[in-house]
Amino acid sequence: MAVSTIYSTQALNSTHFLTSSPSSSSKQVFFYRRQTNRRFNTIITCAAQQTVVIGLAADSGCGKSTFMRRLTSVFGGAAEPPKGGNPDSNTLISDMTTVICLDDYHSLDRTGRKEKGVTALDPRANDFDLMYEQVKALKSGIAVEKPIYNHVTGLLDAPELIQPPKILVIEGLHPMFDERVRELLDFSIYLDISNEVKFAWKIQRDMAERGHSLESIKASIEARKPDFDAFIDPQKQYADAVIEVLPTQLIPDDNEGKVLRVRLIMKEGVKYFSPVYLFDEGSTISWIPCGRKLTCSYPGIKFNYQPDSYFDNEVSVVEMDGQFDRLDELIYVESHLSNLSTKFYGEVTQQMLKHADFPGSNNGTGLFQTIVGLKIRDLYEQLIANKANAPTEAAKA
Ligand SMILES: Nc1ncnc2c1ncn2[C@@H]1O[C@H](COP(=O)(O)OP(=O)(O)OP(=O)(O)O)[C@@H](O)[C@H]1O
Ligand SMILES: O=C(CO)[C@H](O)[C@H](O)COP(=O)(O)O
Repeated sequence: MAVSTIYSTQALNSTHFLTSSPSSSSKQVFFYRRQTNRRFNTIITCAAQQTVVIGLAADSGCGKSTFMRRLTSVFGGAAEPPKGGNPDSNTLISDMTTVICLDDYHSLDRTGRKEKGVTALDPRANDFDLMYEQVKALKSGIAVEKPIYNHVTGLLDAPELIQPPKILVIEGLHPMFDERVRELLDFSIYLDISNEVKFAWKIQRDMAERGHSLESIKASIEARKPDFDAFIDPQKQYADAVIEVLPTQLIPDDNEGKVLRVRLIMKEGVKYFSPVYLFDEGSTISWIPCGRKLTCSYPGIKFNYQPDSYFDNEVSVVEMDGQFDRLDELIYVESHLSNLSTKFYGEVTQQMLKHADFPGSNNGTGLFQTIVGLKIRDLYEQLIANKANAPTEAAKA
């Protein structure tokens, strides 16, 4: 597309500036990196919709991709990388959703980070100004050309065009780190995986699938820990929902990390989001569902539900410790949970059975990820309905 005359130049901040040109059918906006004057991205179209933006934060290897697959499945349709684009693109597009990986906003490539002695978790290795401008543009229905961080080569590749979707998910290390980006989120989730469990998952994946040694996995976790503690973990205080994954309490001194205690922490008072509850809203409940209606082998299953506080916020917490033997019997548990935002009886069980092969399908990680997916669908539908019903300024006048 031809670039029209620069219409206005506006200073964004110390590192970027922005120019735009008006046109009746489309709007073009360019971001430039100040140091290099390199035109970084071109915003080409202006759609008439508003995009709902969801943030998903977690450390690497903590189940973001698995969660994304569960979420996009709730909306239907398969999620695929942009057609005909960079084969190493990190983006996944389905009919309703576009998932972008915030690794694409690394401002330093692998060599650059090594030279400067910073990790990818360090804010200095990431371009939050560009992240903010692009998420803001997409939220207001404007396409962007987003950079790509190539995990295969460790380099920053040529950008890819991202059209504004109905639902934009920004997943990665820092969706809630920058206050401006945080303000753009309609809903946010943090996957809080305890060190013991993270270690077990990393070993399983990086040793089995990527050929890393136990020592190198340990060293990589240790090297990232200070930056994880400083920059990633504090984001959980801002999340509307946190899925906390801990070792089981059902097996004394368990060190296998196979049986998990998973807590779904849901903030109260979030617009369009009503927390799930067990039996009786606002009560404190402890429930062992094992028996005639739910088959449980050792060490069994235990649920807890209670109101609580989390970083000074009022929350509701549903907890599941243990694992399911038979997923088809999950309907028994589902029928005792309320406010699930399902469209029909048994939808949670159906979703779980559909993806029985995904990691965590037999425990609280899969169950709570599925439930959060359904809550996000509900939030999206309420937001859109509310927008459609809102009288326009012109109509009010
Ligand atoms: N709920 C779970 N239960 C057991 N293992 C899990 C679970 N979720 C993820 N894992 C393990 O962790 C690995 C990483 O999961 P996933 O690819 O979803 O994480 P990620 O956060 O997207 O990782 P990355 O950022 O490194 O791409 C999986 O291969 C799997 O071994
Ligand atoms: O924390 C990470 C998020 O995925 C990665 O380590 C980071 O993006 C750097 O990637 P790579 O290790 O491929 O250079």
